Amino acid sequence: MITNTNQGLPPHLIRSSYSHTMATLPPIKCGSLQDNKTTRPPPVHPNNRYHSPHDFPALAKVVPALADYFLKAPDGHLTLNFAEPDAVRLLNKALLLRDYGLKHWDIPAGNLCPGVPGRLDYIHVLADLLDGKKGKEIKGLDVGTGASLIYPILGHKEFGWRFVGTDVDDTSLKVASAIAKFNPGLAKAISLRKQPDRTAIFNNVIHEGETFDFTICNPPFFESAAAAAAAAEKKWTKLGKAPSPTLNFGGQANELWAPGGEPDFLRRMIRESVAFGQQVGWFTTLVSKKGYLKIAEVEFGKAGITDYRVIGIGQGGKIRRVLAWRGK
Ligand SMILES: C[S@@+](CC[C@H](N)C(=O)[O-])C[C@H]1O[C@@H](n2cnc3c(N)ncnc32)[C@H](O)[C@@H]1O
Repeated sequence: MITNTNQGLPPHLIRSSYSHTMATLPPIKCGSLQDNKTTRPPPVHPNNRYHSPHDFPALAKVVPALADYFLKAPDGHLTLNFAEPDAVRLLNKALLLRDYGLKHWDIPAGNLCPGVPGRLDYIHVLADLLDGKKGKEIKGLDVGTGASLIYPILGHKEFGWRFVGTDVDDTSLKVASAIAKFNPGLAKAISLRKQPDRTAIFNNVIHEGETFDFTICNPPFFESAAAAAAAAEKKWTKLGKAPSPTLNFGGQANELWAPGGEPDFLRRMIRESVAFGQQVGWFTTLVSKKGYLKIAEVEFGKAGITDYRVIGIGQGGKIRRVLAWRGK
């Protein structure tokens, strides 16, 4: 039913145009945010193009440096040394160049490196929420787009969506902007906005009267820069690498923290979403821990938000959760 609250919205944002059914991926549970083992999601979204193991020699033809990280698995098959962050960065680069036709993509060594297949699952979950709608009239807001610009790239290349990407980090915005600039088509479809306040999510970056079909977010999870730096350092030390400016601990640590960590980020996002309920179709975010769903449920209760759901992503044998809700 089209209600008065839809007045003034562009047709594609009118509430009644959204389906409540999940086309391909079962929600973990709607209406109550407890994980339910009986609706365990499939390991990869059915529409994800990366179902088969990667052909590493073919990818090394695109990015030759990838061959430096080839490993023979105990059963003799060729794999990649995934423990090396640089191997993952080069693999992503090869996938983005070969499969998405990018001319240029790179991020500083040591910066948060997105796994393309996993990030793509979230994009397909969004496509399900939007009933598979494609094209430039669909517009998303990527909160914390990072240096990699990964969600806008995948969303635009897979579905032709337009994006506004936000970030608090100047270096990330600079790198993301260079990626967009060097790839024909991306700069037209993606614009970047600096979030000047680390404690704000939608305030400052959603303009008056502006509408988005969805928001997407892989939130920062540490509660302080020091905690993020310590975790990054531990990881690198485990790999036998000493801290060095080229490994850019600071860069990664800066990407991974928010005041109060992920729980407070989630609380702030839900609280702020109330004021933008008429400007955004679906608010969504990744939730790293099952326990955080309870936090969301409490916030939804306080805000009077009743239309929400959790959608499972089963990437890499681990359950991840996309939390999605709509304003009143
Ligand atoms: C976990 S990273 C995700 C980066 C990228 N989207 C990805 O999935 O690889 C979180 C990002 O959020 C940014 N960030 C932190 N607080 C933010 C805020 N209040 N608004 C926008 N971005 C923020 C960080 O700088 C970082 O780039």
